[in-house]
Amino acid sequence: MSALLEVDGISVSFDGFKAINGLSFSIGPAELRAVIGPNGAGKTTFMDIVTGKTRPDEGRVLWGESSVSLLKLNEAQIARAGVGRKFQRPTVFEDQSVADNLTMALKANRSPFPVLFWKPSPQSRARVAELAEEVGLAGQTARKAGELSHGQKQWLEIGMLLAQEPRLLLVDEPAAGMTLAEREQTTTLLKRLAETRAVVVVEHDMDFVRRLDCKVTVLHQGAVLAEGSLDHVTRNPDVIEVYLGR
Ligand SMILES: Nc1ncnc2c1ncn2[C@@H]1O[C@H](COP(=O)(O)OP(=O)(O)OP(=O)(O)O)[C@@H](O)[C@H]1O
Repeated sequence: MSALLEVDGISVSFDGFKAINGLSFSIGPAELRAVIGPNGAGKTTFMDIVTGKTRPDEGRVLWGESSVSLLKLNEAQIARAGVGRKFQRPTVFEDQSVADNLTMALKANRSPFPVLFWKPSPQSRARVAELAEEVGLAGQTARKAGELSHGQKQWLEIGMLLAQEPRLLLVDEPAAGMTLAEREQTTTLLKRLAETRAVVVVEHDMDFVRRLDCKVTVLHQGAVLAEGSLDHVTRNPDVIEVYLGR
């Protein structure tokens, strides 16, 4: 299986400090991956590099079947190429309904010119219903987003990202602030999404990572320290040292 995203030997320094140090990482087109690591390990900077927010000083970031260099694209082009990013705090439009939020996300998927003349069509309404169903909000479409629980807002935002039909979804700490039931539903959702696309989840919560039941990449000091199942990496003496050794 060839990789969808291949990060090869990237490094980036901030004021002489190497936040990412020769990092290599790859993910397949339909794969769920958890990225863990202590504070300052470089997890956010890694996502910033993949999405074009931060440029590495060296290394390559290759995308898709024809290995396009993402380093040649700007943030908007990378998003259009199929990379979606879910930040930790949901940024939905609180005064708009769930359906309107999803409709706006569908609209944003179009080029600027048609958007001027865009009216919700039966097809787009059907797609909105489909997206709401996909993220477990089928019964909530008429509610204002501001009335949703924290977990539901996170799912709505995932639905809005899905409107862009990403091939890779980067998800930052989805479990934070969720109830146990919401976490369980989020695990199910992320696993299902990863059946047809790549999903990278950055997460501190080990119980949540265990439930994801996927390959784990441990970052430390801007590089990969260990990779494999959660049981495999948590038995690794270097990982134990990093998490517990100080
Ligand atoms: N723009 C910046 N300028 C200076 N230093 C930065 C910048 N961005 C990140 N860093 C530093 O780079 C290192 C890696 O940070 P990063 O936020 O990627 O880590 P992280 O693994 O996401 O941490 P956390 O789990 O706390 O979110 C940290 O030491 C951080 O202080």
